[in-house]
Amino acid sequence: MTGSIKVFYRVYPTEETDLENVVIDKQSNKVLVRRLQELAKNYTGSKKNFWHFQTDGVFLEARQDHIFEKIALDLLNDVMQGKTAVITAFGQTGSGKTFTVGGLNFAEKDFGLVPRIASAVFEMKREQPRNMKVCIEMSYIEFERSNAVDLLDDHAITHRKPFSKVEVKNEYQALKCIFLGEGRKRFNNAESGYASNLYSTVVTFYVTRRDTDLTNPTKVVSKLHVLDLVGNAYAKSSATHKEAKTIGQANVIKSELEQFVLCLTENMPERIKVKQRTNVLLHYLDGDLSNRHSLVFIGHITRLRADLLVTLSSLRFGAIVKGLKPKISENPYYMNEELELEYLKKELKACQREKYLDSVLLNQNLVFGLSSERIEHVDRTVCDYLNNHLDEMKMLNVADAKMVLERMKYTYKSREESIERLQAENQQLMVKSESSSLKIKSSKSCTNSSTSKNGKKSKESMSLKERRSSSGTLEKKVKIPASTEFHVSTEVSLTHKANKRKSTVENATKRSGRKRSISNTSVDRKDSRASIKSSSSYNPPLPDLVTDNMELWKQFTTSVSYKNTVEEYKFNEKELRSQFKIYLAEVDRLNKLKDTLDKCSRDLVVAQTFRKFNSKDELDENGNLVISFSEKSCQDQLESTRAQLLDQQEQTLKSQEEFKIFFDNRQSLVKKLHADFDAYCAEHNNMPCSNVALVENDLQQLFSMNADIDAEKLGRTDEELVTEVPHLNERIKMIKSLQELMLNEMKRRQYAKEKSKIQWKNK
Ligand SMILES: Nc1ncnc2c1ncn2[C@@H]1O[C@H](COP(=O)(O)OP(=O)(O)OP(=O)(O)O)[C@@H](O)[C@H]1O
Repeated sequence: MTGSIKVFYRVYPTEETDLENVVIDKQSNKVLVRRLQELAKNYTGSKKNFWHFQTDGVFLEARQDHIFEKIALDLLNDVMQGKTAVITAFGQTGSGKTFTVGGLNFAEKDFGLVPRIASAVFEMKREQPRNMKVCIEMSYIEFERSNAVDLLDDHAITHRKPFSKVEVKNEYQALKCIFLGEGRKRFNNAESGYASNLYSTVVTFYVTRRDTDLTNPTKVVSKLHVLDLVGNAYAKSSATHKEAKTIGQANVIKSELEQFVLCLTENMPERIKVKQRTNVLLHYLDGDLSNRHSLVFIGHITRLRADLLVTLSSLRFGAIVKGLKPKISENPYYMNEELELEYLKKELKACQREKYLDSVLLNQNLVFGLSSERIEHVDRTVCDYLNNHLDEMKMLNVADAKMVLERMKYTYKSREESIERLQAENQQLMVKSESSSLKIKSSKSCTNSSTSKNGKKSKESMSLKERRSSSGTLEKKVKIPASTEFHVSTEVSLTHKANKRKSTVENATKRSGRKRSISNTSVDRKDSRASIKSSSSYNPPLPDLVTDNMELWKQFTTSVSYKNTVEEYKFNEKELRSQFKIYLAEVDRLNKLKDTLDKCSRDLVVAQTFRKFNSKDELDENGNLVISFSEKSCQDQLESTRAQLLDQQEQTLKSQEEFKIFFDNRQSLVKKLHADFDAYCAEHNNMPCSNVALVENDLQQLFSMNADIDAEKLGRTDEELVTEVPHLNERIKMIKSLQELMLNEMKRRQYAKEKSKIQWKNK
């Protein structure tokens, strides 16, 4: 139906039998109308000639659901995909336009297009892909020739613009809007027994689709207008439900619409603009009533002889519309600014978090907050290590790495300094001895001494170098650039860490009851170094490669290796988060203990000061100072807090280490995905062109999606779920209550109108 223009006709059911003047050819979708001249009293000819009108379908005694399926269903599907459409019911007064569009006075099976659309739109919304957020809004406006009345606004202020839009979250809310609006419409209290509309009305469904896929943050707004044009007729026809004045106005509107369509047919943009300015309905529809969109016209005709002239007029209007050539329209895509903003906010948050994690992991305060005893202990360990008394792996706790490296540097430097000092002294001695010996000899001995000096130096250096090489690549470790500082700390006690990681991951796997291959999750040291290299030498793809990448990325995400890694990543992320929480709790406890320690020290000082000021120092038999009870208890308290603090420090370092293991694991999994994707690109594109953003965005999205699912499961806060429309009996009750609402609204309006009339008369 996209970009199409269709004209259908619905024939009013009648019991009369004299119907040969309007013939319906269902096979060829034609309506034939007898030439009026031949029906004149003075016509003497015997021939029966007919006007032929080609249509896109004629509904004769058709059911409401059939009309909805034939006309609105495909159109609505298009609207949900971002296309705009207009359905217009036109025809003479009393021919069934409001019945086709609304039918709200009847049982649900006889509901017309609008309530059916309201139900279907939410069904379609539910079927949308997860990344597509769809928002439905509605408006219901009544149009006089130069004014508009907002029927969803209780005060119904007459104005031109802006027209209010009401967001509807479910079918019930949408139906409520429709019934309320219907109750507020102005109608003629015709004796014929039905409410004949005085003005044209338009129900508009606004569909806003926001793609929450961060790689494609677009927003599309489409509209579906359903117009119920005021019934036109000639005053002398059988349609006598309205006053001549109202009928006259209706005819003017119909002829304006006709002229507008003619302007569209002849493509006269200036005239189109003028028409839109002078007619508020056309102004409201703006560019939507144009051949760029899907337009469906439903003409309502009768077959009665008395209505023949109006029927002919309606058919002619349809013929004009059919002359309008459809244009294919592009979907108007806008950048989803809200989503973009949300995305940037997320990015910012992620950066802040990363920064925070960095600072936590480097943990300057914790390391430098260590006691002097601990620093001494570390120094001793470093000396033992440098003297080959201690194995590297046993030497230290991973978390102390930075501290140890600092101390190591310091010790190393001081040793080198002392060596240099010794060498300088040696040199001085040599110079002295040289000056006392023969010149020739001295030059020789000088050479020898320098050789021996160099020899000594090299020996010294060698011994250090040997030690270094025998106990690990210290030099390398110290020289690792600042950007990989975090990895430096993790590399020092590698085997220990790898073992620990294995066991932690194993434990974690056992805890969650999931089987997982540990070899995959444990990070190989070499791999991790290699991946650091590869990530540092990573060049982002050129912009024109991104489209290719996107395609490849889509294919890649369905591959087995990707899915396995993502599963692993998810699991690791879960563990990482819980471990991070634990770590934060430990840090919190540590800080509290530090505060307590400070407090204990202050208490002790106060107790000691108090003793000193209030009594002279007393000594016991052994000559020891007798301290007060409060002082004693403060001291005990201080000691025990100190012990607790030390334990807590250990505990915090342990949890930090565990957290780092999962953190490392995450990095390596992301790198693994990059590498896999690189390989995939190389295989399918003959060149490695991985897009880091694709990998990261995808993982990020994975987690935001999970969060949504969780929220749904836990909270079920979505209004749509809460106010879901009930079924069967409940549904009948709901419809009845809505119909009551509509009738009450009608009565209320009628009463207000009568009252204002009386007031005006009394004035
Ligand atoms: N196809 C139909 N089947 C049964 N009843 C119908 C049908 N079409 C119209 N009617 C009935 O005819 C009456 C007039 O219909 P409706 O109000 O829809 O006409 P209308 O074209 O909207 O008139 P107006 O322009 O005066 O508002 C209503 O009582 C309606 O229920």
